[in-house]
Parts: sequence; structure tokens; C-alpha cells
Amino acid sequence: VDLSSKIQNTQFKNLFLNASGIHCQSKKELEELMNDHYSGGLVTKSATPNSRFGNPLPRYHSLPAGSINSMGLPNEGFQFYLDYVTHSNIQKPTILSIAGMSKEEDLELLHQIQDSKYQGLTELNLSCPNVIGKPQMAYDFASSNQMLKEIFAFFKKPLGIKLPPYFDLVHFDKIAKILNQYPLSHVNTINSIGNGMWVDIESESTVLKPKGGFGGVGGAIALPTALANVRALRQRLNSSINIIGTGGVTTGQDAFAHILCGADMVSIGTQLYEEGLGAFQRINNELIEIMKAKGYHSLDDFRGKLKEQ
Ligand SMILES: CC(C)(C)CCc1c(C(=O)O)[nH]c(=O)[nH]c1=O
Repeated sequence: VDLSSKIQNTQFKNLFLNASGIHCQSKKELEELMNDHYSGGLVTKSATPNSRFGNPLPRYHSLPAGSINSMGLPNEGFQFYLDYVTHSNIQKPTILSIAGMSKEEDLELLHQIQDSKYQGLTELNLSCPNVIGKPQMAYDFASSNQMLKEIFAFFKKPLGIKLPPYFDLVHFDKIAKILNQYPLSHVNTINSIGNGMWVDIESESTVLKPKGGFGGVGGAIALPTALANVRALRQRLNSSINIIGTGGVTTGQDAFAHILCGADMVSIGTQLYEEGLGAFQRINNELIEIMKAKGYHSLDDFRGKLKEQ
């Protein structure tokens, strides 16, 4: 059974990645990921120009079927991650994730990557904030289009986009129409489901401190939304744009479902945080068992071949 996959011209020995933000902020975490046998690649925490502590705690909370977070982009700063993916002893392909706090910051970071020696993949987190009074960039179609136009005027290295979930078929049409105009290496869908709320009954309080308790929801509870976004975008995006399926993967079955919907690679976030690196080996093995039972030898045997009733 062959679990290898690729994004554009980058080959991965297996299809699993950490979701950006999980187990990828510090050098220790990155080294553990780099040396982990059961993940084919490594994604960095979304980097901002300067290092950030992020939001006040508590800013992450486990839920019965997932997680809620309002981390606030804690990271070591862009130069740290650029150095890591450029200089460390690379054992597997890397995806350098960036999230400026404005379009100008995003452009500045991308100029630095374009001018650097880095030859790996880059991923722009489109959940980054927009100008005050406007929704996050990915929910502002005109601004997203304008930003991508300005980026591709100078950025010539492989670039993917991390998207939040959409919940309206017209929105799938709109974002795909925009993305199809650009030579993207990939789309990574989904980011956490924005602005969820969780309440502690005993204390009658929110469980998160930042943002009045509103936070992004991930984990098993996000799987139906993640599968819908992978399927809808696979149906609409040019075949040249690969898809990283992220959201709700806790078992080999979930990974199998993402691939059936069209995912080229699969990220694990909440489950990786809760279970640790062992999640990669377990989910690898579970997926292999499913493929063996069905007589599949490679991911291409079933990728995107979701049947309809
Ligand atoms: C939500 C932002 C802070 C704008 C981006 C960083 C981010 C965070 C975060 O650092 O709070 N959490 C997520 O689940 N997804 C993200 O993309």
C-alpha cells in the first residue's frame, strides 16, 4: 500500500501533515515533526513579521468532540521559521505558513520569501484580519481577489492558500472562480470554524478569555464541514490546484473520507494536539487497513471518486 502524494512538483512520502498551529511553533516541536516517521511533511505555525506571545490564557479548550481556540497567532516570528525551513536538516518537504496582520504585512513577508533561498512550499493564511469593519480576508471576495492579483505580480514560488470554511454553495462558486485565476500550488481547506462559543455550566462562564469567549472550532465536530469544503472545492477548482484536506480527522476512516472527497493530502490538528505524535502512526495504520480491505494500492485508486446516492 502506497500512501505517497504530491503538491504540484513536491513529492511527499505519505499524505499526512500537521495542521498549521499544532505542534509546530517552537524549534523542539518542529524538530520532532521533522523526525517523525509517519508524517510526510511539515507545516509551520503561521508566522507574523515579529514574534508574538498571542492572546491571554485560557485560549484553548478541549470540547467533548473537538476543540475551541483563540490563540491570537503566538509564534516565534517570520525570520525564525524562514531560517528553520531554509537551514535545518530537511528530512521532508515543508510548508511555510504566513499570516500578516494586514495585506501590506502579507506582501512584505512574501517579498522576503521570494528574495530568499527557500525552495519549499508557502501557504498564505487567508483567515488573516482585513481592515476594521470588514470580515476576514477570505470572506471578502473582492479584497481576496485584489490581494492575489498583487501577490502573483511578483511571487513566483509555489504558493497555496489556507481557507476558512464556507457554508453557502454560492460562496463556493465565488471563491473558486477567484482562485482559478491564479497559479496556486494548492488550497488547504478548512481552517477552524470561526467564532464558536463554549460555556462552562458550573461557573456560568465562557471557557476562553480572549474575544469574549468566541473562538475557532476544530476536531471531530468539524468533519462534516471539512468534507463539504474539500468536495465542493474539488468539484470547482482547476485540476492543477491540489487540495490539502484539514478538519475533523481523528481516524483512518476520516482520512479515507477526505481523500474520497478529493484531498491530495490530509492534515491532523486537534487530534494531534490531544493524542500527540502517535496519532500519525495510528491513523496511518488505520488508513492502510481500510485500503487493504478494499483492495486499493494507492491513493489514486479512490481519490475524488466519491459516489452519490
Ligand atoms: C485567527 C487568526 C489569529 C487571524 C489566524 C491564526 C489562527 C488561529 C490563532 O492563532 O488564533 N487559530 C486558528 O484556529 N486558526 C488560525 O488561522
